[in-house]
Amino acid sequence: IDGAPLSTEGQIIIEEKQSKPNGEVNIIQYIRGNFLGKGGFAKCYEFTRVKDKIIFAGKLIAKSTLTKTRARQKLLSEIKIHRSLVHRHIVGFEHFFEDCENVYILLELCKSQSMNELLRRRKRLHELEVQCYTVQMISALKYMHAHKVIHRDLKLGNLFLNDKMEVKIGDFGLATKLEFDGDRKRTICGTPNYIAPEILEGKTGHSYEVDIWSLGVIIYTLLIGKPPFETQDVKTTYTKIKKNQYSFPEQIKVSKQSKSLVASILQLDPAQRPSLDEILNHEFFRIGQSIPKHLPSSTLACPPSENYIRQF
Ligand SMILES: CC[C@@H]1C(=O)N(C)c2cnc(-c3ccc[nH]3)nc2N1C1CCCC1
Repeated sequence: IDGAPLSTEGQIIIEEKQSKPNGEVNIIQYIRGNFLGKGGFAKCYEFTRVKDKIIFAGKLIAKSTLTKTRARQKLLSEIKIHRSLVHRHIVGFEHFFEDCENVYILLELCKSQSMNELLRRRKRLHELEVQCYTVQMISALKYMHAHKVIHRDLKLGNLFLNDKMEVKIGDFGLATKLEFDGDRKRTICGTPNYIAPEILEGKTGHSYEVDIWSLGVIIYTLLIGKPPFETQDVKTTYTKIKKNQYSFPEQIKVSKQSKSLVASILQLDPAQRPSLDEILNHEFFRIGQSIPKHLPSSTLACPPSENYIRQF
């Protein structure tokens, strides 16, 4: 029966029907594999393209959830923005298509999942690892901002890691593209984590600086193990953000360079925050950069801290 999921040996086959200009129909088959989890409105699975066995991370969004125009516009905006970005530290956007029931988005598979899972396992990361991941994130943010795109929802769960432990920024569901230089956005939907104070104030609009703020929150979270303004309820968290109330716990040893970097970024006034280039020039990125006697020949982009000789 047309439209019913095909299955051979119990595998679910998803078919994409591409109609070509000459009227022919091109059929591309995918095998729907392991369930990866839920992401917003999407159910996520491994998708293996039958013809070349390449495996993607697929988001499957039921069209029935897209009746409200807002959800529809959000999805179209996510696709339009994400597919326009190609960068080593941005999740690869492979393809999207639809059938009678669903919309499918095929993305780069990131086998080591996200920074959420990494931090859950490791509790907190060593400064040298945070240095390494931050340089990768800044490289992606410079590219995004140069293309007038603001992500607006940078959080650990949107920082994916491939098998070489390279960071890939994903989930452009709350991203926006500025129309012209100086353009400012006023509305934001959804409940983005690590939200910048100017978005909460909602007075003067917001721009690229909201991503810089989120980067500061991410750096603090990776070093300490939990976000700086986290409380048990959202309203208290928002109050702490607006009052810039955060501190470094005594029991966790963090260098003065780390504290100074976070403090320079987490400024209430967006104009006071450093640019991405100014962040890269901070002394934090010079810790432990003396040439070690030897480093393991691991293929990881950011080798775990125990691989480094203690830099005393
Ligand atoms: C497809 C949605 C989202 C995502 O955007 N990417 C890029 C991704 C890549 N690999 C993975 C992945 C590979 C192996 C496990 N997860 N997961 C991704 N996710 C997860 C799926 C469930 C919640 C967010």
